[in-house]
Amino acid sequence: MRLIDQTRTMTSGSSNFLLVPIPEYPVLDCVPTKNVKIVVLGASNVGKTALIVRFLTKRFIGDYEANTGALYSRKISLDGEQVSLQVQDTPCVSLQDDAEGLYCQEQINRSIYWADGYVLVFSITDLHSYHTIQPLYQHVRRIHPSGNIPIILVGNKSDLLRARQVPAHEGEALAAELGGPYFEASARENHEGVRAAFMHLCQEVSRALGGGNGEKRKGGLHLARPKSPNMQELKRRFRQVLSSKVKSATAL
Ligand SMILES: Nc1nc2c(ncn2[C@@H]2O[C@H](COP(=O)(O)OP(=O)(O)OP(=O)(O)O)[C@@H](O)[C@H]2O)c(=O)[nH]1
Repeated sequence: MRLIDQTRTMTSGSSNFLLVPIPEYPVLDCVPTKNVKIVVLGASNVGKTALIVRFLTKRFIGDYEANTGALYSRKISLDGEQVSLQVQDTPCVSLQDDAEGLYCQEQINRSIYWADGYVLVFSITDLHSYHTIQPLYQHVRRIHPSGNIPIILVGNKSDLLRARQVPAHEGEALAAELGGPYFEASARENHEGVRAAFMHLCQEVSRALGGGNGEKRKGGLHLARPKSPNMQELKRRFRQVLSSKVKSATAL
């Protein structure tokens, strides 16, 4: 779902699903050279938006509009390095009638291609959402047939223990099969758990990118941020020059 108040997001609605991130840091500040791009995928109503919002704002809002896909952008620190993080929310995926294939909108495919890391989400209260994870992972694999795919599996809504339909050990077993860690989380009740899950993936992606940038790896679009003059510095220097001129004029 899409967050209603999106002062810091960009939405699609057009073919430009993936857009340039809104800078959340002063342009004059040091500009990170590494882009960590992650996409959050899963069935309907599992809490994809809630998890992203919880991670980025520490808040649980609870009411969201139907998701059309929003791109969130932040600067974060990883291993002491400033990194540009982009998180793509997505509309839900669903299983086809034969329960093997997946209904997946084209914009989701583009997000999967674009991303370097994957948050696969199901709800522990919804067995059906758990069953979409394996085909979803296969789908990601088809788009990225070679190499290591950094993923995490998140069983959300862990606060609803009485409504649990997926035992924790099944989440763990599935995650082990997919080659990533399993996190049980509650976007509603626990920021720390959500943060730990996302940060783990960010670290993985950052390490996989090494010193380079994911855009280069896939030969994609990389838009360099225009260099702006540092106005404070220019003003300081101007004042310096001015005062030295005044001094030399009074000395004459
Ligand atoms: N109890 C509980 N409710 C949650 C949690 N996370 C999300 N919800 C609720 O679940 C509903 C769906 O959350 P969303 O974040 O919109 O889910 P989504 O996966 O983005 O939904 P789609 O846009 O349909 O794909 C909302 O009513 C949320 O308030 C959670 O951890 N615990």
